[in-house]
Amino acid sequence: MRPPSSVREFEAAARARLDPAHYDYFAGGAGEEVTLRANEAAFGRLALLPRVLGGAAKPELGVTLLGDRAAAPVLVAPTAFHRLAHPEGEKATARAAAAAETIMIVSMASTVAVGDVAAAAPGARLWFQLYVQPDPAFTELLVRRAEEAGCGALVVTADSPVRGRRDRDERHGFHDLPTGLCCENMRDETGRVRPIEFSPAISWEHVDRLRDMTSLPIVLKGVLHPADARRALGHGVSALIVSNHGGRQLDTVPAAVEALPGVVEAVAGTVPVLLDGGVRRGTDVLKAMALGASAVGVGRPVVWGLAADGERGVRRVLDLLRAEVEDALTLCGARSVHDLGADLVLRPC
Ligand SMILES: Cc1cc2nc3c(=O)[nH]c(=O)nc-3n(C[C@H](O)[C@H](O)[C@H](O)COP(=O)(O)O)c2cc1C
Ligand SMILES: O=C(O)C(=O)c1ccccc1
Repeated sequence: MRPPSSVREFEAAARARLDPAHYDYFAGGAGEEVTLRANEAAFGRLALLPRVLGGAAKPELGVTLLGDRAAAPVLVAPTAFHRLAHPEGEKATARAAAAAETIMIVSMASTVAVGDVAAAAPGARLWFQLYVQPDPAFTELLVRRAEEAGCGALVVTADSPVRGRRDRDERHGFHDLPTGLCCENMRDETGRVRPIEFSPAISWEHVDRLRDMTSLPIVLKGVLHPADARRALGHGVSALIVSNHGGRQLDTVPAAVEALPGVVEAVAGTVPVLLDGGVRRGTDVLKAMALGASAVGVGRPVVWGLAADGERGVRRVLDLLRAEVEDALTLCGARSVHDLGADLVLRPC
């Protein structure tokens, strides 16, 4: 059968293969799913205003983020539970990311331990995503595991003091991983798996404690308000990810790309600003970068690739997006992803 030729087709292929409860877990969002829909719709409302006669035979797509090189400005955003999508889970995803020469942010809720992900994918550039745990000693254990696995950054998720309320999961009664799967990073020293806990009182002090605990760069994920972006700069944060968690946490917050310009203006070039949420096409990547993002992350598109065809599916999703970015750059008369400015995007009034 012909392989899918767009992220959209990968989603259809994944849906056909997945248990409906698992598809809905991956696809769904919080509340009325207003923000979930807004993330994609907002990209659709932005028009590209291309330049002509300015392209290069081989446009430059590569970016360097916190010292890690990516061949294209499209990273793997952290998503939980990859073994629900494919038996090889995060190992397959990491191998595909390594082959595509991009960075994978491994979720703390991965179903393969981060050290085993690293061992399975030599050459992969991994960052580790952390939910601060109420037990500081366990948080520290997780940080050490990320360091030992060779991760290049610690991505601290700030938008989830509690879990978002997701009606699709309620409807299916989906609350736990099936027998045989677990969050492997959550084993304590005795090998027992702890549940992931949320930290409703997570604060800037937790970021300070992490800053003292590790020399890894800290990336703050889930920032939408310009004042928080500015504040993060005083807490030793090396990069920000503008994100609403793919519409899965607080519903009715703005689309990620709508929140981006305010954050970019607030940090004024002091640290890289990344974005995730609703990126499905190369043109979306260009729009985010024109508005000041240094790179973007893709969450669900990677899961769809994994569910549809394992490592090969993820590789194809990443390759498709890369090829789309390359064509869109050329069609916009740009020689490099570093040359894009806000004049490339017409914002609706
Ligand atoms: C199934 C699923 C699981 C996720 N798990 C995590 C997670 O463990 N940690 C985290 O910080 N973000 C998590 N996210 C949010 C993603 O990192 C990212 O913000 C979001 O998926 C981006 O939107 P997109 O799916 O439209 O690309 C998850 C998202 C999805 C869809
Ligand atoms: O589902 C999610 O979006 C998510 O972030 C998460 C958090 C904890 C455990 C598993 C997934």
